[in-house]
Formats: sequence, C-alpha cells, structure tokens
Amino acid sequence: MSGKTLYDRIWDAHVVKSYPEGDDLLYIDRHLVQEVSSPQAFATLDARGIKVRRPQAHLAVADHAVPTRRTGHPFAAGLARDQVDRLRRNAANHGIRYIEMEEAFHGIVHVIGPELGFTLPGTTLVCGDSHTCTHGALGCLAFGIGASECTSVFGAQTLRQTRQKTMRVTIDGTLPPGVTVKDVILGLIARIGSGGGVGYALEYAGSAVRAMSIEARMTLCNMSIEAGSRVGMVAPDETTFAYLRGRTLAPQGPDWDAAVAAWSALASDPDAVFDREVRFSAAELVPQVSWGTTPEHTLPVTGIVPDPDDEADPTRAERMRTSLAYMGLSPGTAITDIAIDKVFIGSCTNGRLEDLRAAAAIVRDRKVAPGVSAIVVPGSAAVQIAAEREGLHEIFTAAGFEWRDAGCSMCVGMNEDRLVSGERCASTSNRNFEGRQGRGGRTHLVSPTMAAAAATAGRFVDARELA
Ligand SMILES: CC(C)[C@H](C(=O)O)[C@@H](O)C(=O)O
Ligand code: SF4
Repeated sequence: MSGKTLYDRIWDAHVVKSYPEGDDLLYIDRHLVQEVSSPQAFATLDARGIKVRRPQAHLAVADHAVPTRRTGHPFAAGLARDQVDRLRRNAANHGIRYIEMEEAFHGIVHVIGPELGFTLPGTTLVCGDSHTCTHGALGCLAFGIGASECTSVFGAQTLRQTRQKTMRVTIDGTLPPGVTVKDVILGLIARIGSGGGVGYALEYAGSAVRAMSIEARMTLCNMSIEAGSRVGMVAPDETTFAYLRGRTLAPQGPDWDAAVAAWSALASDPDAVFDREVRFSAAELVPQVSWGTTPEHTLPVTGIVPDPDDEADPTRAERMRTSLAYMGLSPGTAITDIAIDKVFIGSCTNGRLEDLRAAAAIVRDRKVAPGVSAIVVPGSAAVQIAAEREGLHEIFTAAGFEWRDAGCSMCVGMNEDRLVSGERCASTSNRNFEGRQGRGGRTHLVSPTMAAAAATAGRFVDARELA
C-alpha cells in the first residue's frame, strides 16, 4: 500500500463517522465568521433555539463591508453598517469572540487567522468564504463552506463532506528578480485553467515553495479556489513554526514543544500517490497580467491581447469575445500599452507586510502617474501598524497613494471603495469577473510589484525593468 498524502492524513484524523455513500462526517476544529455569510446561519440557530456548541472554536470579524477611511468618516448608513452590527449582536448572543473594527487584532478574516495563531497546522478550519483555502499555507485542512454548513459547524462542530482527489503542484528553482508568488499562481491558473483544480485538493511542494515565506505561501494557497480547488496546502516546516511561535493564540511553553513535535509529522509520505501531478520551474516565470474576466485569461507582461479568431474551441473563443468587449480591449494590443485609471494594493491575496514592502520598494522616489488614483489597504491592523513603524505609509503617501485602514476594500464591491463603470484597475486581488470591483469596472490581476510599477507609469510595465 502506498503512503498517505498530507490532505488524507489530516482528513483521516478528523473523521467522526463514515457513511455508506462514501462521505465522511468531519470534526471541525476552528471556524472563522464574517458579516456577509453568517447572518443566515445565526438566524437558523435562533429559529431552532440552538446554542453554539463550542463558542471558543469560533472567531468573528467584519471585513467585507467595513469602510477603510475610518478616522473622521463615520460608518456610512445602510446595508454595510447593518451587516456589521448584526455580526456583533449574533456573536454576543452566542458567546463568540467578536473583533471590533477599532481593535489592533482587526483585519481581513484570512489575514488575521494566521496572524493570531488561530490557524494552526494539522487542524480543520472552515469559514463561509471561498478564500479559506489561504489558511492551508500553515499546513491545515482549510476550506470555504456555505451558509447551511455554517449552521452545522455552529451547532455540532461537524460537517459531512466528500473527500477530494489530490493534486501535487511542484515548483522547483528560484524566482527571477521582479517575479513574485502572485506570478506563480496566476501562471499556474493560466496553465491548468480556472477549472483545472475542480475536485482536487492541491498540495504545493518543491524547492521554490520551501524557500517561500508564510506570507508568500498564503498568496499561493489563497488563489487555489481560482483554479477551482477548495483546498490548497503546504506541509508545515521550520518556516511555519518560526512564523507561529509566540502568536497570541498559538500554544505556549511545554504545549508549544509538544505541538511542534506533532506538526513535524505532517507531510505527505515519500511514496504517497497523487491523483494528478503538475510540475514547473520558477526560473521560467515572468510577471503576469490578467487581460480578461477569469483568472485563466492571464498573460506574461511581454504578451499581446489574444485574438478569439485564433482560438479553435468555439466556447472558449466566445468567452474571449465577451471578455474583450467588457474589458474594452482589442486583440493584438501589447499588455504594456494598456493604460490604467486606478490601482488597488491590498486584499487577502496581497495585503500582508511583505506585499506592501515589495510595492513600496518600487514606489520609493517615484510618483503616481498623473490621472491615476491609487490606494494601499493593509490586510489587517497589525500589518498597518508594522508598515507604519517602517515608514511604508510615508513612502506611499509621498508618491501620491492613499493609505487606508484594513478591510477587503476594493477587492469586492461591498463597501465604499469601488470602481466606477469603465474604470480600469491594476489590482492585487484575486478575482476579475464582471463587476467584481464595482459595476462596469475592469480588473487586471497583478502582483504588488506590478501594481506599484503600473501606478507610477500609468500603464502596465515589466516590473523586472524596475526591480
Ligand atoms: C462574500 C464572500 C462570501 C466571498 C467569498 O466566498 O469568497 C468573498 O470573500 C469573495 O472573495 O468573493
Ligand atoms: S479580501 Fe477579497 S477575496 Fe479576500 S475575503 Fe475579502 S472579498 Fe474575499
């Protein structure tokens, strides 16, 4: 018999019971709760008179709807404020810790989980949010769930799930200067397609992944869902343990040593067999820019917008035509000839300290191009505080960027930060479907380095020339 994959190892350790149909009932260790996806689950609990079974396993924070200009700007009335107020009330009713917008622990749910040490290797972690795959960067089994599943986790701390197939993505070698992990994941999605990962749990491996910081691994795992995979993970190692040591909710003292000993066994066995293997070299990557309305519509910055007439598959060709019309682009246009109106640096993909440092390194001694408006939104208050301590906010504001408070911001059109129709944005977020950043808005997904370079040039430029 062959060995176990990391995914199966964590899965097997959490099976409460197995059903004849082949599904398993899994014990869920941790649950993150945000304002958009939780109201229905709380309403169901309340209607049935059920109390949350293990309040300490849940952590609630509002991120999607919060304003990112807090000082001097009262919360805008309406849906956004109601969502945040309701989450606070629901959490209080059920004895769940709720992080207030003004707290130093506040931020995007997928940024604060790891930061606080709420996310730990070997655990099962869920959230009513598709980017829960981000947390797999720490070697846990993390996935997004729907509203009715949230009810089950609140009430019973369990979930009935179907085991996924496994895919290993091995990335060896060293990333060239100016090329970042965002280019790795966009490049992977361009290669396997937005549906390439459907039905698979991804494990990222290889020397390039081993060399990555936890922040970079989070960027990688974050966009697993954009390849269609609910799960992305990296086996924990010394980098993981060093990241977690001393975090607020991480084990301390003798518990820490015991935890590290247990976490050290969390890897895929050398003879584990994956259902699919994908392999590529980091050295061959160049900076990527998405041109269409799915992340698989991504090209090297040196590329030209493709012609649907050259696409043999009629369905794909039609999709390309629709995308080009929405994006206001013509085939044959060089990516570097595409001018932009806005720049958004932030989100759970690229709103961590390392991302802001990379962007600041490009922006230093340069200015935002005339006519471009650019914002930097730290992924959490902790990122914001650390960045300000290093003076990054001054670099950004001196260049003409706005420096905001933490939240999902312009990643998603659920708060005040939006594109207006027709505006074109270089964005470090993860989704580029029609209207994602505001109705009629046009999104190009890029790395923080590329977004910063685009901000200063007013169009896409090859960040390798500035790095
Ligand atoms: C609103 C929320 C449930 C959603 C998600 O599931 O991912 C959002 O975070 C997103 O990125 O599209
Ligand atoms: S930052 Fe964007 S992708 Fe991440 S949770 Fe918020 S809306 Fe979703």
